[in-house]
Amino acid sequence: MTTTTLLSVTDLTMRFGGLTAVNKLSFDVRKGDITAVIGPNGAGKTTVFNCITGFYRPTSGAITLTPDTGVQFDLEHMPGHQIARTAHVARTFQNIRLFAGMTVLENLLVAQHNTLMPSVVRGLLAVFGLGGHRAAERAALERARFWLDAIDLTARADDPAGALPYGDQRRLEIARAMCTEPVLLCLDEPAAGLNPRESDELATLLGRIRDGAGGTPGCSILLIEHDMGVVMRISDHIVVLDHGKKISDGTPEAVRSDPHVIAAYLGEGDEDEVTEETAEADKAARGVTA
Ligand SMILES: Nc1ncnc2c1ncn2[C@@H]1O[C@H](COP(=O)(O)OP(=O)(O)OP(=O)(O)O)[C@@H](O)[C@H]1O
Repeated sequence: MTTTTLLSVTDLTMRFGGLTAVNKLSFDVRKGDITAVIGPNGAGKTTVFNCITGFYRPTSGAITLTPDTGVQFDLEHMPGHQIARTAHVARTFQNIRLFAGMTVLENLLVAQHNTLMPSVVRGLLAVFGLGGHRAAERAALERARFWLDAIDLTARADDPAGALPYGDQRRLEIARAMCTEPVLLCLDEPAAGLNPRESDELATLLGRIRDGAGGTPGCSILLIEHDMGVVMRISDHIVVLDHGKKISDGTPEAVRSDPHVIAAYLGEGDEDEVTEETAEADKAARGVTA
């Protein structure tokens, strides 16, 4: 039986000593959607991500992944490496974690070591004319080249990843995650530090990933993002947290006009230092020209 819900978070609670970072949080991620988790600083967004991807073991609650394969995964009991490898949930981090000294192409091949490692065994078999090592290598290379093309970096395949402009590095990280063929892609602030043109390229890429670029199956996306221009433009569904609790959940239009959300963000505005530079960057990200 197939369901339209890919990920179901139910009554998720995460405590650090006396601090409740996430408090009985429930929400769903539908298949084929871009779902954004937003909220003021310290609202609990990264903690939710860390619970979903196995970096933290939740204090209580359930996190259930139901891909079309029919196998259901209870992520709250699984270690991070199994969530990535068996449940096919991929993630990126707030800070870039590429192998800066490796080439762009090598970064995409390294991501596929899970499929290539067993092929080392197959390589031994190949010596005796029995295995499919070369086929696995060829498939990995094809996948890497496909995602290189999708992020417009084919011409820079042999350059060190660390030499790329910041926005290209961000998209390379996403391409690297896509090389693992995830069913759910979790992105932690993918637009952070991007200029308006780079934010546009990111939004286009995420749309293509969701819809299934070039014959690939579409991939659901869960993202944390502070850039409201990007969030409102690309999200199908938004979950808003404040002080570890859900305060709103719905379409961008519904969330944008929700008084609880407006109040939460107005409260945060007092703490943020708004400089002329950040204001201009924010305006540009929102597409405000005057
Ligand atoms: N490992 C930890 N140990 C103790 N407290 C933590 C830990 N991780 C997060 N917290 C606390 O939990 C609360 C939620 O933090 P979290 O990083 O999840 O918020 P956030 O919404 O992602 O914030 P930001 O937008 O600033 O990244 C904060 O009060 C934070 O200090």
